[in-house]
Amino acid sequence: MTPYLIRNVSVVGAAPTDLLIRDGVVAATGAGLTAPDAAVIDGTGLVALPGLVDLHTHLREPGREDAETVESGSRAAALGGYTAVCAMANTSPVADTAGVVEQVWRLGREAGLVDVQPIGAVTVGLAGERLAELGAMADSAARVRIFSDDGHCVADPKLMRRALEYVKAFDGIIAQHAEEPRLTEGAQMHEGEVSTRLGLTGWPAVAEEAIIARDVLLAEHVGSRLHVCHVSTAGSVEVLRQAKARGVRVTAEVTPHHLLLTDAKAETYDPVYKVNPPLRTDTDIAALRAALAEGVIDIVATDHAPHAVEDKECEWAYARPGMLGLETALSIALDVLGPEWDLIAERMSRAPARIAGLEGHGVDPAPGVPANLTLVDPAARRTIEPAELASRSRNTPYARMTLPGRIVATFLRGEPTVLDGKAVK
Ligand SMILES: NC(=O)N[C@@H](CC(=O)O)C(=O)O
Repeated sequence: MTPYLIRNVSVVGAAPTDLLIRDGVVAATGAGLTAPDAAVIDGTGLVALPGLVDLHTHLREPGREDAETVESGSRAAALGGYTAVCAMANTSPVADTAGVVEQVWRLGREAGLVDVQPIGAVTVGLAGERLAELGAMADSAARVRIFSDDGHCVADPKLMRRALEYVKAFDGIIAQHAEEPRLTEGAQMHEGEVSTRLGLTGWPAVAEEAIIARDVLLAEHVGSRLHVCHVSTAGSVEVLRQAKARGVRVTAEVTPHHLLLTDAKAETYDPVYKVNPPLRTDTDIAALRAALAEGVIDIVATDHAPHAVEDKECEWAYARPGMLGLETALSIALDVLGPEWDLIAERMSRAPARIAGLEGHGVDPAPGVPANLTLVDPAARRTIEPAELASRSRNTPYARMTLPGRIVATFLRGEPTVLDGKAVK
């Protein structure tokens, strides 16, 4: 294993220092380190962050390997500065058994580019009718701790209660896709002025808020852990704020796109902007940004949702919802939050690693810690060219936009997965 000496790098925004990576760990930090056997990286102007951790990634394998594989998604993640991702369960077959979660986990290990932690489905086939084998998935080699029917809401309150009760035994989490299905029948975009003008059926904010309100009460009643996926409305933020103030064990995520893009994008009728939950309004964006800064929203999660061309480049009504996220998340965070490195490290690495219980991840580079880290050039700007993305899919909403920041290198347990901005394997 080649040792790496990163010279003159700012660790999470602190004064520049040298970082020596050897045998999978950060072996030393300090000024003027020497290591004749090490490969040297000039870190001048770069920021070292703990490797990013994504709590919400769709890898599409098994089933839709034309849209993404565990390997291609892992490569996209590494290029985005990630060292761990949690893979959502809405694959085909659904990850609702020990067999499927172990398959995804094993494929992640074989790709070896990021740690892939499978999320298990809450209900069999995501059908919302009976609980999946939560215990068997928890006891499997994949050691599943987060369960989600993402893409579908666990709408039945009794089933949601049972799921929260079940996972409490091993301190598991139910990650809810908060969408009251009766309120979003036929929905195509955010319900508001733009949907009225375009004549598209609306997805009202209350469909999200009503489920979050119900679920924080259920989580409180049961004393179990709830995580709310892709929070998108100002009203949801208020429900979460109150729940957290009461001490409910709830955490929440926001996606980069919900921090930046609004429903006005639907005016283009370009389905690349169709996503679940839908892009909302400037008022929602302002509330989500404030909540993220404050900690009412705990983390940024990508909801990386690759889709094949035929599922996206069609009429709006027929297009699948979802957008790519892994390769652009850090740039969007930098754009939205500015160079607030401690906040970025907290919301994109430490907190997601803590929530998911991923040992060795989300730890700032310091002597003795596993060398899971990424080097960012905050001064660089890059124009997003969909054809250049490592994902198998092309559905980025940032095509041809120039964004701040570039991932220069990523290390997974001391091995580079990205060097000079390029994937190593
Ligand atoms: N977030 C999305 O727009 N899409 C997700 C599932 C979903 O939440 O609908 C996907 O798997 O594509």
